[in-house]
Amino acid sequence: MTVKIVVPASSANLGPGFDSLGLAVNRYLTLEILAQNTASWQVEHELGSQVPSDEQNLIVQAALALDPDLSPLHFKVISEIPLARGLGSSSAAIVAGIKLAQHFSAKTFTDQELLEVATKIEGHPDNVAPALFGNLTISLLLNGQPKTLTATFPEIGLLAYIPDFELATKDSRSVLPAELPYKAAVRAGSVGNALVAALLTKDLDLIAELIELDGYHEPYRQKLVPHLATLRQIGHEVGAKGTYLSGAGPTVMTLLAPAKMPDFIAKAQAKGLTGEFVSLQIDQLGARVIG
Ligand SMILES: Nc1ncnc2c1ncn2[C@@H]1O[C@H](COP(=O)(O)OP(=O)(O)OP(=O)(O)O)[C@@H](O)[C@H]1O
Ligand SMILES: N[C@@H](CCO)C(=O)O
Repeated sequence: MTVKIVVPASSANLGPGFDSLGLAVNRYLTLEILAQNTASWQVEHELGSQVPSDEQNLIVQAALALDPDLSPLHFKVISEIPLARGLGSSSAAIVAGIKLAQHFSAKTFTDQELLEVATKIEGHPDNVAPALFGNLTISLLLNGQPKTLTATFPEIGLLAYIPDFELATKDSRSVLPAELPYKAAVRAGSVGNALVAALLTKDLDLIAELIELDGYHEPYRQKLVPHLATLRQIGHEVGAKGTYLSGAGPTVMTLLAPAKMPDFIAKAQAKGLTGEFVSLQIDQLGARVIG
């Protein structure tokens, strides 16, 4: 039976959970093994010429980072996750490579080892953790060592607004300050702490308030994603439970009951927003091998 590896997209930050909180959502990167022990690494994909088709592909690089002794494989990649949109395309590729290596390696690896290698490549755990483990993840990076906890997310619809332009994470991170004033840092941290408590206690009204009070990154990125304020205002009008910048953007995620989505979308389109609206659900399994 053909071996397939399925990895969910991810939506990171959730506002004040910057570089820490992340959600796995139901759009997928699927890797299908076509041949083993080939003369060289071969990657078939339709992601454009900027994505390599040999051992330079990020999936292969991640696989070899976990097990440098892995024999070359020929595989196909089909991805529903747009690149440079804030839905964890690079993290899904990294996790796919690590799961590939885990499956074909003669060695065994713990989940923590998978998380460590993935985080080292990506630089932060908030996309790779949900891509690996599913659901809502709360992660931190201490002395280069990631730690993560997994929790279930409240029952609420997710509406992603995916603009038709790219925003690479490195560009989006380049506008962030090197440091924050002490009082601003304490405030931002307390908002983030309270948001985690609201998520774990499924307090949707408190989530709605806190998820929009980030002090770490959204105020500085706002100029790159002016549609964030527009969508946030529409969310207030229709009774959404919060709107936040998905990862480094430009995608914006709104917590919204599915019945309210058509009205939300109509209002957004009336404001001239021309991107794609996608209703998403939480992926509760994370990366998995099929077959
Ligand atoms: N599905 C993929 N397969 C192989 N390489 C990928 C894939 N997705 C991303 N990459 C590699 O990772 C690099 C960064 O990708 P991308 O810009 O999508 O990620 P990002 O901006 O870090 O995050 P996000 O996708 O969440 O916005 C790309 O230049 C590409 O080389
Ligand atoms: N926490 C990261 C997520 C990147 O997907 C950022 O906001 O830059």
